[in-house]
Formats: sequence, C-alpha cells, structure tokens
Amino acid sequence: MGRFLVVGEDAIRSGTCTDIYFRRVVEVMERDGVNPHVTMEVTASALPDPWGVFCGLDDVINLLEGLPVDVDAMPEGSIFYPKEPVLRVSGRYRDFAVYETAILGFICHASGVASAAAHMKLAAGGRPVFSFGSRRQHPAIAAMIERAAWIGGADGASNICAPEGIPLAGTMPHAFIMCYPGQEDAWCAFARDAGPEVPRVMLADTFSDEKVEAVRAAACGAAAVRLDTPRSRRGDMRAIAEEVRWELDINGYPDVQILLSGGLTREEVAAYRDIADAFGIGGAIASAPVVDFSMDIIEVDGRPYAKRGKRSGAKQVYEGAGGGRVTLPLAAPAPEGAIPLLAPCIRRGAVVARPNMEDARERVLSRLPALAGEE
Ligand SMILES: O=P(O)(O)OC[C@H]1C[C@H](OP(=O)(O)OP(=O)(O)O)[C@H](O)[C@@H]1O
Ligand SMILES: [Zn+2]
Repeated sequence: MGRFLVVGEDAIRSGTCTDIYFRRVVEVMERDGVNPHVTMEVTASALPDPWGVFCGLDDVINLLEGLPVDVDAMPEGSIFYPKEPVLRVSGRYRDFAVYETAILGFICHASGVASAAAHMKLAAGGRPVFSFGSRRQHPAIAAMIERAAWIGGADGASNICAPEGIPLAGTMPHAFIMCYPGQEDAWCAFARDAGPEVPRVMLADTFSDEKVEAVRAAACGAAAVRLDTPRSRRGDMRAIAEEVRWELDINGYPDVQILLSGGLTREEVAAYRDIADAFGIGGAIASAPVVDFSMDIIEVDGRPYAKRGKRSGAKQVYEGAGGGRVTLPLAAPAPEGAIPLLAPCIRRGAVVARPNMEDARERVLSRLPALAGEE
C-alpha cells in the first residue's frame, strides 16, 4: 500500500482485490480438479429509476484483456433496464472467478454515477449541469467519477484529473471571498486576475442577501452569479432566485446569469430550471447510489443453468426501431429490424472492441429526449 490507503492497479489486475470466498473456493476447485466452462451474465434486478446508463466497461475490458475469456457487452452509454444482461463473460470458471468483485465494482459505481448524471440532465431540461462533486468521493477515483458523469451527460467537471477531453468547470470557493477584506475586493480581483478563459462566475451568498450581493457582483464584472445558499438560510430557494433575477434585470444586468449549487436534488433542479441558467451538482451525481448489478452463471458446459431468480441461457437484448426492447435467448432468431445490443468485446483474451468515452456520451445524449417521457 502506498502513501494513501488505496488498492493499487497491480492488486486489481492480479485478482488480489477480491472477496476472500472466491480465493477459497478456487483453491478447493484446484485441489479437486474442477474447472467447468461457464457463461456468466451481469444484470440488475431492480433500479431506483425506470432505466440506467451502462458505464465502467472500459475498466472491465482493461481488467480482462489477456485472460482466456470471451466478453460481450452493451456499449458504454447504453440505456439499460432491470433484468437485461449488460455484460457476459465466458470461460473456465477458475480462470476469472476472482475478478467478479472488480468487474462488478467497476460497473456498479460508474453506472450509478452516469445514471444519476443522465437523470439530472433530464431534470435540468437542457440547462447545463456541471459535475462539482468529486470532493464527495475518494480522490483515487476522481477520474472515474468525472468520466461517468460526462458520459451520463454532464456538461463539464470540476476536478482537474478528469480524463482528457472533458471541459473543466468551476467558479470560486467561499474561502476565496473570505481571504479578502470584502466581497468587492475578491470579486474585482477575480475579474481582473483570473485567466482570460475563466468564466467570471462569482459567489453571491457569502455574507449578505443574495439579491444584494448579486447586483454588487455584477457591478464588479460578474458574467454569472453562483448561489450556494446554506440550508439554514435557504427557505424558498426559488423565490430567492426569482428576486435575484429581478434585481439583476432592473439594475441593468439582464445578461448576468444565475448558477445554482449546494446540495441540489433532481427535484429541485427540475423546479428551478426555468429560473436558473445552470447547475453545479455535487453529491447527487458523484455520490449517487451504485447500480446493484450481480454476476450469475447462466450456462455450464454450454447447457442453460441458473440459480433461482435468474433466467438460464445466454441472452441477447434487442432494440426495435421505436425503442421497444426484448430479451431473447442468444440462439433465437432476431426480431425483424431489431438491433442486438450486446456485442463482442474480447475473444479468447484479445480485445476486439474498446469503449470510447465520446461515443458513449453521444449514445446517452441521443436517447435522452426519448427518455424524457419515461421519467
Ligand atoms: O451538491 P453538493 O454536494 O452540495 O456540491 C455542490 C457544490 C456546493 C459546495 O459549496 P461549498 O461546500 O460551499 O464549497 P465551496 O465554498 O468551496 O464552493 C461546493 O461548491 C460544491 O462544488
Ligand atoms: Zn462554500
């Protein structure tokens, strides 16, 4: 273990970062010479919302590359529904058993974040949503969090360690304001000295009433004000934002925008999207509940075989022209005109298709309008 309590890549890659029972049963099976060829499928029996966004496949492919397994999966960014297989792994059980923990960990966490970002994006009704919550998670996974938020549809991320290609978004912390004699000193310093590419978004909730500070910040060159009003003062946040809008307009700042942040929920974003110009979302995306995926044997030595509660046999998920979905046995004929969603990713250890972050994001964004009706 290095300087921080973080499990390193080697431990993950070697299968050491796993649940002890996998190691124990593999040892028993080794002694008994048991190692059947199995096919396992990953499904979520239930979801907090009608649908989720599949994410985290990139890490799974990197993990399994080179192992004697075949992997098929929905592309990252696919919308999935309860009980639909999103991933399938085939091989001799002992050759990949210990990786189940990491496989599930990668996709449960990333899919939870991406799903929350997508639902938040829908709630915002087209208004920009920025991922401000990497501070709500362990820093070692900041890049994963921001990648998943971006794939889910977030319009930018606050953590500098976000993967290349994700626009960085940030404003200013309250601490900055408090390091200057007064708000104007801080706002004017920011307006004057921040880099030319930095949007002049200024906090307008530190010491005085938001509508007063907003006009004062606008006078210091704010292009937008961020209202991060503490819960103890929040009351009717909508009314506060409406007043701020009114005062900015009547004082000659109709172009100064309003960015809301601070513990915002999906419901609040939906309620404020007509009065706010953008949202900074932390915990509601970064700390979203993980998707409760499980990984289950559904074939042994080529025969359908599943435990209670799971459907046996390898499956394919088809999407029809109108977005209708059906899950059929893999060997069944494809419905006319339907698109099969699970595609080969690894064949005998060789990667045949590698996820692409931008393709995944586009896959989500292209589906969001149709999904609005399913919220
Ligand atoms: O949705 P949340 O989980 O609340 O996080 C969203 C915002 C709110 C928080 O404000 P503060 O805690 O006031 O931090 P700062 O003053 O540094 O902006 C910080 O700016 C986060 O980026
Ligand atoms: Zn603050």
